[in-house]
Amino acid sequence: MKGGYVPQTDEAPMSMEQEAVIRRIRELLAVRLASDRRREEHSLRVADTAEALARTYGADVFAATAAGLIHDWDRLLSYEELVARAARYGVPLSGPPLLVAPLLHGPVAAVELQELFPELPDEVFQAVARHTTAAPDMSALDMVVFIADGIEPGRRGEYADRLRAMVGQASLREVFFACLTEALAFVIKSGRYVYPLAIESYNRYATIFQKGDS
Ligand SMILES: Nc1ncnc2c1ncn2[C@@H]1O[C@H](COP(=O)(O)OP(=O)(O)O)[C@@H](O)[C@H]1O
Repeated sequence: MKGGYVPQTDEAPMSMEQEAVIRRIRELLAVRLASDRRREEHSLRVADTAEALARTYGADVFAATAAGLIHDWDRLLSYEELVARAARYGVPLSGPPLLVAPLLHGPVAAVELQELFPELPDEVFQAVARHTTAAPDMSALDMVVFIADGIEPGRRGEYADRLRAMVGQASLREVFFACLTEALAFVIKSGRYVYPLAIESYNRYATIFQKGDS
């Protein structure tokens, strides 16, 4: 799909009810992340970026904004706490507990947020779970949130500029694959354990793009 992508810009605006839900989430987020203002600001920027991506690529703007706001809901929990909660919820660890712990805040929050925000659709919780691990079958919303986390304006560096420049020029899957590739390259270069689901996801999309079937 290289070269021929035409961005969509006619997504319906949010309803008044949806805007009220977003306001409530923002208020609760400020309390949840009160001890780390930078993390709260990052979440607000991810929500704005996800909203813009949803408009560009025709995903659900409300779901994208909500998922962006809450994606790091459990980011401030200790690794020990994340591992304990993952075990309690039946979230698979897929590796040595303390090595996979940095990724667990996505899947663990996805379980807890369902109770906190029953008014949100399930697809939002899936996107929260997958923003750290990715998945071989990413939905448009999953990709929007994953990309937004990687390219929000607070992310600095040549790679972030290059990924931002792809938006609207390349397909959503191409931008997602580029973000995943950058993230995994960084993890590998720093000698860290790579989460198996992320590798599986990479191979799935590499297979698609190598075949030229984007
Ligand atoms: N060990 C890992 N295995 C696979 N992917 C990882 C790993 N660590 C980080 N990532 C990916 O890289 C992205 C960025 O990671 P990082 O910069 O550590 O987190 P943050 O987004 O919280 O700043 C993560 O959201 C995840 O997609």
